[in-house]
Amino acid sequence: MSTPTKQTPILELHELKKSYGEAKILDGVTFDIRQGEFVCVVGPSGSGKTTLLKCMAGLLAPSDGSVVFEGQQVTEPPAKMAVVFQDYSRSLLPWLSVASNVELPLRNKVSNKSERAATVERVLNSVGLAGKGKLYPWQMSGGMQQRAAIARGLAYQPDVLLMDEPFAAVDAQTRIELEDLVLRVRDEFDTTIVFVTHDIDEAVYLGDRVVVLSGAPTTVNRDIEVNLPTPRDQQQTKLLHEYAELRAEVFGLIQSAKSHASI
Ligand SMILES: Nc1ncnc2c1ncn2[C@@H]1O[C@H](COP(=O)(O)OP(=O)(O)OP(=O)(O)O)[C@@H](O)[C@H]1O
Repeated sequence: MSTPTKQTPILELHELKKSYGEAKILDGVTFDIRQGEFVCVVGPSGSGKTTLLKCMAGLLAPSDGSVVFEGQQVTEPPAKMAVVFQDYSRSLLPWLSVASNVELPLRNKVSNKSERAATVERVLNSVGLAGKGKLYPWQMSGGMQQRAAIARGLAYQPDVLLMDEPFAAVDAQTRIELEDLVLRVRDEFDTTIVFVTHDIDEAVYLGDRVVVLSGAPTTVNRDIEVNLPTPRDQQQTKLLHEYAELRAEVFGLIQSAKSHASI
């Protein structure tokens, strides 16, 4: 078997379609995600970004087309994929400490307790929650809870981390910190990330690529390579002329998609 390279698609969407009753939402979405890429997905409200992510995660069956992950068609949530949702308050179990929340998905996977504890400690350190494992979610700020949810996803050691508007519910300063955190953990864990957002600045700042969806019935409107220098920097990157151009391009595409959407 050949060794996967950075060019190997890890996730492939082929003509993905999804309708809810009569409402056609996804209407043939096709794109690949390569190993190690950070791909942001943007589109007008209601274009089916969450629907698309749920289909990728095996949480929702497409009406037609397919999702292929590491060469296998996705028909249920794959073990090597993790999902982080926007609503951290519902994704962590309030009766468990943060360390126990992070450890939970490992219980069936790693039988050795001290190995599990070491993984929990490592991921909590990586997301800036060193020493906070004994706290309960309700004793933490929103930003800290979302860090814990990210740590839980990482503890799984996923090959792909899917994130659905993960920072939409936190304040602007925390959002900036979490954006840089997610770039850092992507490098540290060498994880492929698919990041759904409605925020154009966030998509261009974070992404190696930005996939812009049309309005429903939805297809891929444009697939844009982001060749901004790395590591990204919240101030320097956003001052670049190329950043402003990309931002304007994505903004224009979304505005025009909004005006053509039929739903
Ligand atoms: N389970 C469902 N049953 C029926 N309709 C649904 C269901 N889930 C989503 N929809 C509809 O499908 C469309 C796409 O929803 P989805 O949440 O995927 O879009 P989105 O692009 O993520 O939206 P937003 O940007 O507002 O978060 C919307 O019109 C929504 O009302």
